[in-house]
Amino acid sequence: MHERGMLIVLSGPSGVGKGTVRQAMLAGDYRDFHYSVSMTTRKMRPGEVDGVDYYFRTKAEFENEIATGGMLEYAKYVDNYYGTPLKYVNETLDSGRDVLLEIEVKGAMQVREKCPDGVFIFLTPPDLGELKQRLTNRGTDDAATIDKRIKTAAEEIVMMENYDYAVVNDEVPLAVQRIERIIESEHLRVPRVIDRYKGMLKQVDMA
Ligand SMILES: Nc1nc2c(ncn2[C@@H]2O[C@H](COP(=O)(O)OP(=O)(O)O)[C@@H](O)[C@H]2O)c(=O)[nH]1
Ligand SMILES: Nc1ncnc2c1ncn2[C@@H]1O[C@H](COP(=O)(O)OP(=O)(O)O)[C@@H](O)[C@H]1O
Repeated sequence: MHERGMLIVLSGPSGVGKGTVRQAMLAGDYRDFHYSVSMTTRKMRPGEVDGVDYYFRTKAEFENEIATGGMLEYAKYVDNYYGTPLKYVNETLDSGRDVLLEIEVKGAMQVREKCPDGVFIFLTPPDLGELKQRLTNRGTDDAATIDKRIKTAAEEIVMMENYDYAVVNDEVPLAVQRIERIIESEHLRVPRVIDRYKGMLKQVDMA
């Protein structure tokens, strides 16, 4: 018998660097987790691959997944649906492996309701000016969309109080290191490991 995997939820305002930090984590040495690919109705950006960056689906297809209970969580974010397919998450956790979700705040709160054992990490920008700069530099959104995202971000930062950890994304390697330390520490929490020790004591009883 193995312990169930740990659900790690990386969230925070748009443009803070969630995608960048997630990719750095996947490319780094500490890769003891599996990334859950999200589903979305937004348009594919140049260089993105269906099934790798997202499962790109039509609105009708996405709504069908919702109706048939296929989503762990979903949110409408700036005119598009984004969500986490339930099956992959469940199967991976059941097999004893950790799962990483990279999702926005409303979705993270739905996961918090359904999976209170998860580890909820809020990625913060050093400040809102820097956030706007990053969205502008990324060059994927027009000015009106950037303004919408900044307004949403201000509302999202208030949600930090519902998380377990706040990690500032000043430098990507530092943010990655902080998150990896959190994951390592969470693995040592007594409720997570107590069964292993109970098993050990049972063996002593039998000796
Ligand atoms: N609730 C939810 N949000 C998601 C999911 N996947 C991605 N997001 C979030 O949706 C927002 C918009 O994503 P995207 O259009 O790719 O822009 P970017 O992440 O800012 O590059 C980001 O805050 C993502 O973290 C998901 O499965 N569920
Ligand atoms: N620590 C950082 N310092 C400077 N720029 C960053 C940092 N992290 C991310 N960025 C840049 O900010 C922009 C938004 O990052 P992205 O990962 O797309 O954010 P999110 O997924 O949270 O929306 C990108 O252009 C990215 O290269």
